[in-house]
Amino acid sequence: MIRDIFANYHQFQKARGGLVDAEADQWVKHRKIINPAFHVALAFSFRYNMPLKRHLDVFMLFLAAYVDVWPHLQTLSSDAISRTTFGSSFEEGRRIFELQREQTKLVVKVAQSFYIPGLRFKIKSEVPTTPLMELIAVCCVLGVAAIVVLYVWKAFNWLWLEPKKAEKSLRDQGLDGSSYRFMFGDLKEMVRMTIEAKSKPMSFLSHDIAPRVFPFFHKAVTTHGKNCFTWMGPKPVVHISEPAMIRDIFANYHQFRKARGGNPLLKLLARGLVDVEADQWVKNRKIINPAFHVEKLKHMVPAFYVSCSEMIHKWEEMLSEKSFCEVDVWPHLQTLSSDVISRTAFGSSFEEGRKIFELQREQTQLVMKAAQSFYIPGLRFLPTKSNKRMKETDIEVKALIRKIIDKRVAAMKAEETSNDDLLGILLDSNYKEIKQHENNNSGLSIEEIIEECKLFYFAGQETTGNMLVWTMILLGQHTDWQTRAREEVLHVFGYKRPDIDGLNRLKIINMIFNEVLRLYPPAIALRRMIHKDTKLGNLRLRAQTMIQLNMLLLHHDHDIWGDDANMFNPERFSEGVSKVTKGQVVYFPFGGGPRICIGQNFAMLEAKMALVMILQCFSFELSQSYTHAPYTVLTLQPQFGAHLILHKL
Ligand code: HEM
Repeated sequence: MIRDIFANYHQFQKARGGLVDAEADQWVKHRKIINPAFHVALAFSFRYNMPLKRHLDVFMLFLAAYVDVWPHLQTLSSDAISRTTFGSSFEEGRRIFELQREQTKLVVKVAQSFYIPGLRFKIKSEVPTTPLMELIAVCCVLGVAAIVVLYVWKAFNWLWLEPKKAEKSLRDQGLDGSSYRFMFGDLKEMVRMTIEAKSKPMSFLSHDIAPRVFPFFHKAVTTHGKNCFTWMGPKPVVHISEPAMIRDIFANYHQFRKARGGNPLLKLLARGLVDVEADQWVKNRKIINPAFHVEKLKHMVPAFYVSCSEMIHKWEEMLSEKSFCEVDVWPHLQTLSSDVISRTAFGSSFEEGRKIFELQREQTQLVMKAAQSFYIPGLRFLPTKSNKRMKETDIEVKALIRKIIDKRVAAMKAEETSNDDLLGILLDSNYKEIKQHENNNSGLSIEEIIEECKLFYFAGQETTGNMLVWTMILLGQHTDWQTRAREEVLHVFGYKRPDIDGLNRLKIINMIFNEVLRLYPPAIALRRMIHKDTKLGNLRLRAQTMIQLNMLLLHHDHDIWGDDANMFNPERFSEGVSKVTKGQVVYFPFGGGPRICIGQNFAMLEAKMALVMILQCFSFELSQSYTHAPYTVLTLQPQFGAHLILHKL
């Protein structure tokens, strides 16, 4: 057997970890090349006789003196190898073998201790030799192992134990919901259902849009009840539809804070007031409030008018030779709302403002594209083309806003400007706040003002554009309401330029907007997060629970709105919102409580001005090419645009 083992060296390979390492063909090659060096005939030509003789002499001497011959025999053999391997370079060879001997000692010492993979990368030419250093090394290894175990435990706790505890607690309190699935919760199902719903338009123009726009949550609420829970990764999301609870959530904004998380890239779009909490929010809101005061909005009406006139003029040009034409009004309405913000935010610096908002629009597209793909932490720091562009755009936008602010501050100091635009009012209010407290920290910094300006665009542009586009789509479908609206407009203004008093008197138009915001609210859900265990109604909620208020589902709920909940019927608002909702918090397109939308009056005034001017000049109906496909990209939008047939009146 031993013979066989030696003979079949291909099968019985050297156990790894040994000194001689090559195997199979590699071994055949090495052996063939090295063999001649060890040929018997050659051995005689080597000059090993000389060192051997010298060493034998010394050896005899030692023997005579009974000395320890072991080191001398070691030197003898390495000396012999040195001379026979390197010949005339024998001295350098000797140095190499000295180093090799030291290396052998070090390696053998390390190899004798317990083998821990990876530890060898720590080996330096001086390996710790004192017991203290060895103890430290062992402690380090144990420390690292303990940290790894701790993190594994924490991850297990976060991804499994905590969610399971939360699930049990919610079920014990009578709530039904989806069973927690490791790490992803309901995310995969949510993404799958959203992609599937988005892949086909609605078969006919129904306003029962929740199954398409909000498929996962619509199904969850239908299956588990209106108050139920789902999972956003390992976090429980409790869906609340009880009006009393919703009121509490809005009122206690210190406890029920805005839900952070998601893709941090979104912060490139909106920070400022929507993003801050607690005392910081109180301070910001106090300073920004005057910019949206009804009295101040009066001065913005002319800017609304100019922006609307430009859009109307474009449509008139399209119609110049024809009695009607098809227009996708969606991009026009988006331009209108961003133009309005440019003018009202930056007044005389409107052209620079326009440039900023063009950049912001590009930024929104880039961010939304990135945010729609699966979020991998840290990916945003990679120097990809789009990451670089987002960073450049952010820097460029901030620099442009800063320039406008600097110019404005200088003009304000020289008393050369009136402060009727959002920026002017904001700077003025900030200045008063600082002066009142005689403390710079009581006001907003320039960076904070820059963020607020960016927010005006982000919060005000898309939302108002959405409200207008759904209004035109619905009035294009329900032309009877369009006729009623036009009658009111002509009754109040004739064909004259609309003014603020007239706009405030419009009743039918108000009812129409309320109904549009009920069926197609730009923000379809609001989220909150609790940071410590909290009581809500009869529920005890654990810290880190998310709360979701499904505005879209509540706005379409048959129990609240009756059998015609999915019908367009502005008449239901004829006696005001509180009459139809019986004073309950079930209708909240602008949010509620102290954190209600600061731009609500601004948006309504702008939308009224636009609709009045459109109705004065055109009639319109839905085109055959319109495809009904509401979907959300942050806000609720028409996926394939809004194709209408416009007729000049
Ligand atoms: C139809 C148009 C609009 C709709 C439907 C709308 C909707 C909303 C909603 C639902 C919230 C509350 C979010 C939450 O509680 O989580 C909100 C907050 C806010 N909106 Fe609007 N918005 C509109 C127009 C505007 C405009 C024109 C501006 C400014 C120019 C604006 C600025 C803000 C700001 C700054 C907040 C944060 C308020 C705070 O946290 O104190 N919005 N909006």
